[in-house]
Amino acid sequence: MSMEDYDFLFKIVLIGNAGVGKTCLVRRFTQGLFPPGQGATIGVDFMIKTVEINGEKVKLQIWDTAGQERFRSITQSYYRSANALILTYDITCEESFRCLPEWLREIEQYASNKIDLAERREVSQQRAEEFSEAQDMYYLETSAKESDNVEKLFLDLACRLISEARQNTLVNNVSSPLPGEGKSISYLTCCNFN
Ligand SMILES: Nc1nc2c(ncn2[C@@H]2O[C@H](COP(=O)(O)OP(=O)(O)OP(=O)(O)O)[C@@H](O)[C@H]2O)c(=O)[nH]1
Repeated sequence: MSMEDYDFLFKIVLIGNAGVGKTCLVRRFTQGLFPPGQGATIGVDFMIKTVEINGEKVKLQIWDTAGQERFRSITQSYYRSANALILTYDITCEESFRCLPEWLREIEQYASNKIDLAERREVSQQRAEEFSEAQDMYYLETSAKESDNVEKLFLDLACRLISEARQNTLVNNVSSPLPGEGKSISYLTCCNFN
C-alpha cells in the first residue's frame, strides 16, 4: 500500500497473559470471525485493517504477541515502536488480572476479554475500573466471541491516536502527522464512526 492510500498509520500491539484472547480479539476485529480452536501464538503475528474515521483513512497495523513467558524476550522488542498498547486480561482468570502490574510499564489501554462468560467471572468490573483509574488508563470490557465492544476498542483507540497525531503536528509545527509521539492518556469520547 502506498502512502497515498491512508491518512494515518498506527501500530497497535496487544499484550497480556497466555490464553486471555488476544488473537481472538484481533481476528474478530480484522476478519469478523471467532476462530474455533485457536492455538497459542508463537512469537508474534501481524494483521492489518484500514478503517475510515470521520472521512479519513486510518491504517491499523495490529501486532498480536504470544502471552507465554518463553516468548517474552521476542515480544518485548515489539513494544518499543508501538503507537498504542492494549493489555488484555480474562475476566474468568484472576491470575491474568493479578499479572497486570507486571505489564504496567508498557500499558496505555487495556481490554478485559470474555465478558460472555459472566457466570464464571473472577474479576469484578469495579476492581478493574479502580485499577484503570489509578493508572490513568482507558478501560473497556470485550467479548471476542460475542463481538461485544471489539470494534469500539480499536476504533476508539484509532480516534485517540489521530487526535494525538494532530496535536503533535500543531505543537511541532510540521506538515505531516507524527503518530505516537508525545502520547496523551486521556480518552476521547467525541468520535463518530459512521
Ligand atoms: N468465551 C470466550 N472465549 C474466548 C474469548 N476470546 C478468546 N476465547 C477463548 O480463549 C482461548 C484463548 O484464546 P486466544 O485468542 O488464543 O488467546 P491469546 O491471548 O492469543 O493466547 P496466546 O497466543 O497464548 O498468548 C481460546 O480457546 C478462545 O476460544 C471470548 O471473548 N469469550
